[in-house]
Amino acid sequence: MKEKISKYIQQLSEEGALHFSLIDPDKISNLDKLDSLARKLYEAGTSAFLIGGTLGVSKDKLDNVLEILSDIKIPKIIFPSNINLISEKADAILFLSLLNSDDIYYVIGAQVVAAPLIKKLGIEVLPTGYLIIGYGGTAGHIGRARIIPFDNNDLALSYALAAEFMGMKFLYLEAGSGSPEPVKPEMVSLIRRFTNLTIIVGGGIRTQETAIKLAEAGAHIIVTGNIIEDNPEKAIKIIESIRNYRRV
Ligand SMILES: CC(C)=CCC/C(C)=C/CC/C(C)=C/CC/C(C)=C/COP(=O)(O)OP(=O)(O)O
Ligand SMILES: O=P(O)(O)OC[C@@H](O)CO
Ligand SMILES: [Mg+2]
Repeated sequence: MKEKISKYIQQLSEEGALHFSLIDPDKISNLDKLDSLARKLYEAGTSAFLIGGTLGVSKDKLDNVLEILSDIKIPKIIFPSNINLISEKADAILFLSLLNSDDIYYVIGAQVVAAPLIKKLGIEVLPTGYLIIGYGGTAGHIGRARIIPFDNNDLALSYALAAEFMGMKFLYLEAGSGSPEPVKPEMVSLIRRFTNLTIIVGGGIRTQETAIKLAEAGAHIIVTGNIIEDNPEKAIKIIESIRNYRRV
């Protein structure tokens, strides 16, 4: 399978942290406004769209969103909560394994069911270890995560090393959507120091200061979801601050 999106991320990451915009097809209050909102995020400097959600997302809703975003010239990447969220309209899929789940379905079951269809459709896969940290939110609950405490950096690093040894290329540190606090920069910097994984951080990032601290700690990709829906102007400020940070 071609590695277009993976190379795009790798190349851009060499100049510093990137921002990805998470669009939840079930949370978009007004689909007519999605195109103009998405264009604003793109113009502010977001580098890709992640499309997904845990509750209430159907393939139809996913396809609708992918269709609306199709003209915007950055990658559209599926962020799947389950096997129904696979679409040939996407440029790539985060091929997640929820490493700290107690439920084997989220570690390897869903992946086995999804793999043949992904292969058939020719969607690029981004092999990703998914770790739920601190709070967990809906994804942590549904994914039956044995949550890694916010301060247990050694435990998170051990998972990260295991992910790397198993050949994964990306590590998503997920505090949980709407988390009262984000993953701590110290956890990110430790994993950055001891692995070559591309580190994605998300959950509870609501300010420019938080985003910049995570970028400084070595996060490759910073994801914001809720803030885009709750306060788009603030989301744009966060995106611009990451873009400016990349330029210095
Ligand atoms: C590889 C394939 C096809 C599937 C893997 C499926 C796995 C392992 C999922 C992990 C567990 C899980 C439930 C992940 C959810 C990831 C996600 C889309 C998070 C964002 O959604 P939320 O913001 O939590 O959802 P709500 O807004 O619906 O609460
Ligand atoms: O919605 P927020 O809190 O920005 O979280 C984003 C993402 O990491 C959730 O999977
Ligand atoms: Mg959400």
